[in-house]
Amino acid sequence: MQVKICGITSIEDAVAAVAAGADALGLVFYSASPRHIDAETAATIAAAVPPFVTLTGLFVDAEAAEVQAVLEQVPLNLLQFHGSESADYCEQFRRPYIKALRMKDGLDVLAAMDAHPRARGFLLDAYRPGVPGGTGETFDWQRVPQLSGRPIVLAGGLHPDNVVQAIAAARPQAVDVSGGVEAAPGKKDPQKVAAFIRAAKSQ
Ligand SMILES: O=C(O)c1ccccc1NCC(=O)[C@H](O)[C@H](O)COP(=O)(O)O
Repeated sequence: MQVKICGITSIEDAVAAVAAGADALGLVFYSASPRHIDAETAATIAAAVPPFVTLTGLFVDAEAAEVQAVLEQVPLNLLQFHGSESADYCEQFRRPYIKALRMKDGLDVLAAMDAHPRARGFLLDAYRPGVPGGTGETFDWQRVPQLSGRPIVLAGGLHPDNVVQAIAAARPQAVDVSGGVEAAPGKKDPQKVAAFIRAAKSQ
């Protein structure tokens, strides 16, 4: 099982997550998030990340110029679009990207995936009106499609004590966590990070 630790805000947290076995790290460039970092900070974190760890930049309905400006400063491997971005918007940056889908009641997940034929995968997250992500809430894992043929990253309210059950129910390719491994908003707890990765990778 691959694990992405999202909302990394410091070199210390990045190094601890990588040492614990994280496959990917998420940097949040959404200014309303308590995990938001600027491009300068992101560049210093990026310099501390070893090769073969996927450095992911997360944006929510950002101006294209803002994404471009970050890309000029930070060597991101993957973009994560967490708002209502179209495929044309996501593809203009010519970088691999994943699209977050917030699992609102009634969402046609397969149709939402079809709208992004070139996305490398889909991060399925809980839906809370007015909050684009990092809610700490789960959704019904039975809603994760099993036959989409597209890579799925399960997110939303995961923590060390529910990730095994979540993987068994949703059978994703990867899991993503933010609040469930924090000591405080924007600060990871290295013990929780290690426990989460250990549990996820036991599956
Ligand atoms: O983490 C945030 O603050 C955030 C804010 C706005 C959009 C997305 C955000 N996080 C995206 C992630 O990939 C989170 O890991 C995902 O939403 C799950 O968060 P959590 O329920 O806290 O594990």
